[in-house]
Amino acid sequence: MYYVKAPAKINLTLDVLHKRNDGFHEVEMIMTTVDLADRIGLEVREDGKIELLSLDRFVPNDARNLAYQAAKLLKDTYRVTEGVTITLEKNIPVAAGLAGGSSDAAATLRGLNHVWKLGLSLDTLAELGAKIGSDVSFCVYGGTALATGRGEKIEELPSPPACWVILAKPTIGVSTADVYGALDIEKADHPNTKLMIQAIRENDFDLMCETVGNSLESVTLRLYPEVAHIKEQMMKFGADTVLMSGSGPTVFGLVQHESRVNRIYNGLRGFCDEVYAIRLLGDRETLA
Ligand SMILES: C[C@@](CO)(OP(=O)(O)O)[C@H](O)COP(=O)(O)OP(=O)(O)OC[C@H]1O[C@@H](n2ccc(N)nc2=O)[C@H](O)[C@@H]1O
Ligand SMILES: Nc1ncnc2c1ncn2[C@@H]1O[C@H](COP(=O)(O)OP(=O)(O)O)[C@@H](O)[C@H]1O
Repeated sequence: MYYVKAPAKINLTLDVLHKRNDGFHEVEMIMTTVDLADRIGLEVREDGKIELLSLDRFVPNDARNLAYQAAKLLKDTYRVTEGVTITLEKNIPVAAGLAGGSSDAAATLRGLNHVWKLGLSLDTLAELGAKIGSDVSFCVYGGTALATGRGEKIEELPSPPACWVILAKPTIGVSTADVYGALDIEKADHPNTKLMIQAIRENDFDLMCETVGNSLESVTLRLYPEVAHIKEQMMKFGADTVLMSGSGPTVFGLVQHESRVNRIYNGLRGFCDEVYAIRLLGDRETLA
């Protein structure tokens, strides 16, 4: 069995610029990977079939699974005769704004490129991944990046300042399409992407904290008041900054001092089942 790691992402900034004619939105996002990952096992099979095994009751274990779709796309595009059994060990919360499914698809592309000996570049895999979903290209590279277009155009950035990340996910799943659909771009918050890039390049933690922002946040907060409650509590317990990731509902807090991490974690655990205290991964190397 060959194992590949599929880490979650958070959006340090997410600016929605305008709605396009194809129904997608033009975005500018700064994304970075965090140390919470699914694990994908790949076993080559000679009968040419693709099979997906997952014990998680929240993810489909058939052709609707994004990891399955990645294998099928790669097999069809490059006329691969071998098949694969994909074992999915899910640790990233589902429909959470953490790109779990996209990261599974990306890791499957990277892993199959290796076990099927295709010799494709990451750029080629990222281009292919965009056909599965807007976040898949970023997940192929991992690390930290500016993502533009509908999210599939990737420019690598250095690692953000090192810190702890507290993730808290309320027990609701959010549909990305519904959140984009309910967005009023004029009224939304528009973070300063350039300033966030400066904060990252200058390794300025305080500036990073001041500059986080997400155009989709107000939509999800309006639809699900419990997300606002988690934000308030996380701030009260002492996080340096707090923001919703992607279309939500997961809220992340950035924390510089380790001494505060336990207090925030334990405080949130009092009323939220899914809380994680993890680190930013930051650079691409960690994905190898
Ligand atoms: C909001 C973000 C931020 O990273 O992530 P998540 O919250 O899903 O993790 C992404 O933009 C989500 O990317 P992803 O989840 O891959 O979306 P896709 O499958 O491509 O699209 C799902 C639906 O979201 C809407 N969509 C998505 C991306 C985009 N730039 N504009 C859109 O309007 C479309 O309605 C689309 O049909
Ligand atoms: N491997 C997978 N992991 C998680 N969800 C998946 C997967 N494959 C398909 N899905 C479907 O994709 C939807 C979005 O899942 P996910 O990627 O976790 O959310 P998000 O894009 O908000 O981070 C879910 O409703 C789920 O049914």
